Amino acid sequence: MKDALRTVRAAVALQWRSAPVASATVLALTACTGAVAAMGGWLTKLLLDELGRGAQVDSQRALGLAVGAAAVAGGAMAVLNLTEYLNGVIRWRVTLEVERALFTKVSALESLRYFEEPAFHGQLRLAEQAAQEAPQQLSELVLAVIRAAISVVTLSAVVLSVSPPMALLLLLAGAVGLGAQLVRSRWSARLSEALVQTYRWRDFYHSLLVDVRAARESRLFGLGELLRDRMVTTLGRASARELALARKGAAMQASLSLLTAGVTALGAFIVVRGAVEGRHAIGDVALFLAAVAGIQSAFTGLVVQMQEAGRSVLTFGNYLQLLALPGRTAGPSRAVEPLRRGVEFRDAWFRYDTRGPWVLRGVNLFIPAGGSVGLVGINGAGKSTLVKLLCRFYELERGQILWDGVDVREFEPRALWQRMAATFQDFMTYDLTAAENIGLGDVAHLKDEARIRAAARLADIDDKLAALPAGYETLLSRTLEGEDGDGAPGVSLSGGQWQRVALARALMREDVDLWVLDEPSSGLDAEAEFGIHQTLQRHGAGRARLLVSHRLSALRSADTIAVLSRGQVVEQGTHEELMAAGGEYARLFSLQARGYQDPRLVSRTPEEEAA
Ligand SMILES: Nc1ncnc2c1ncn2[C@@H]1O[C@H](COP(=O)(O)OP(=O)(O)OP(=O)(O)O)[C@@H](O)[C@H]1O
Repeated sequence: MKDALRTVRAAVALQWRSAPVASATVLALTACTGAVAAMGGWLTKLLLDELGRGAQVDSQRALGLAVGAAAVAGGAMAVLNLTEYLNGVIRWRVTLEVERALFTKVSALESLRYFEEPAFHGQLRLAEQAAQEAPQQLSELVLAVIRAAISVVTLSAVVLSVSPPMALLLLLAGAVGLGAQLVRSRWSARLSEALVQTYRWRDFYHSLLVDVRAARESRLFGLGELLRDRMVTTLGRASARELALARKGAAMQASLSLLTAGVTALGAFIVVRGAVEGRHAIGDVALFLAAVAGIQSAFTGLVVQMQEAGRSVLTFGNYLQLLALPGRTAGPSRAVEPLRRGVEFRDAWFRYDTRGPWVLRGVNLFIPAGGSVGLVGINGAGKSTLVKLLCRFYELERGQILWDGVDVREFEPRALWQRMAATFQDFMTYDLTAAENIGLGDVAHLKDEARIRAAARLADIDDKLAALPAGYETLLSRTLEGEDGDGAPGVSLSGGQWQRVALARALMREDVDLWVLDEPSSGLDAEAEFGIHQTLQRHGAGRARLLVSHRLSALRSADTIAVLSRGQVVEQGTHEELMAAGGEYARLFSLQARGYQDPRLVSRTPEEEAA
């Protein structure tokens, strides 16, 4: 109960913070409309009583009453329209506020762990929905309560004057309806939470059906029908459960309607009999019936609002929980000094899951300031994991990563990121302009054309981008177009060209001490790869560099090469030293080198010649 109250308070506060003037106006207008029902009913009663006076009717008074009743009804309509418009304003403001708050939090989350948890994504989805709906629904509920309270109090006085037991019956029926809706809200909230992963699967299949990259495999392997069936089946499963709940709700609603109809019929019976027996005037009958209908409609309005608001409030908790996640690292944080000696992994142990296997088992590795370390190892050896740990996307379970001897946990990750540049194996391709695709590497210089082009030149992609239809302003996308729809058509780049763009993005950062390049040239042709590595060597001089590649020839010129195997650095030295040692590196290198050799070009031994 305490939690529910806290949630309600937070949702109401969210709306008031987002749209205070509109909220206050709607509140005032609603208070007016609450009184309007009774006022209209009263004017109608007076009119009917006046008309009932036969020959003594005061026609001017009757006309005045008729005009008054019509004006009240017209005024109520105008107020209703204005309220609807203001509710639209509130909804729009709350949506902006919710998106701002949620995605400020999401981008402040430093660890990548959250993004790998299905529960986090489910919660985010529920939070977005509930936070956009709950404040408005709650305030509509609050308004419905005010409206209902005013209507019920004013109209009950009327009913009470005619038949006190009837007033009690009406209130009882209303209370039963409200209780039933509370139960229904709880069912509905539980179902929303239970179905969130089902809907995420539906979205996943949907995205595969429309994504251009997925479309290639989908066509070639004939996956279209399979994916469509899975999407439809998932949707069907969700719909079946939604429908089952709707059936339960409809049955409950039907019982409540029967109850209400019974109470109305009873009321009509009492008052009509009173009129027949001469105890009530005809105006009293009309007023009584209007009051009964008014009270019932007030309760019905309340009940509808309650069902909607109840579900949203129950799921609104997800929004509050997400906002309460620890975002940026709090507590003491040291300034990250320019790197002088180097970065060191010291007995680093890591696994993605505390129940899963170790990925790093006591890694020791030193990346000297101004020097380059090549990291090699077979698939799954843990190279990219080591890179992610160096970037502090995860925390070590044991051991340390030291920046000039200082444990990196003493720094705010953000401060550390400012001293690094990186390209990742699964680098991003943004559906933005060419200039932005590179400028994002240093947002402070997002519009700095000279710097963007300098970075592009280093990555050897400047000529290509400058020659695009709108040069650097060309959109690198085949699926989006400018928001106004009249921009130049977007273009797509080749895999290797995209990789150069990603590299240029990393090279945007000039004032950095550490470069982390995870497979920066895997998509490049041999000549381009050679050129890029020459550039990296030249441009990277003075920075600590960690280079990961499967093409061992690309790492040949690194100051040292480390071989990662089964979660440990098993060999380290220069290319020559490692070749001379004849270990894992020499084996891998010879294997690759042999793959490039054409037997016709390799000189044969005299025995081979003779054979
Ligand atoms: N996000 C993750 N969650 C759980 N396990 C992961 C995750 N990322 C990687 N792994 C596991 O960690 C191990 C090391 O993966 P990693 O990507 O670091 O290897 P790698 O040496 O970079 O491989 P490759 O040469 O194929 O790129 C693998 O067994 C992989 O399954």
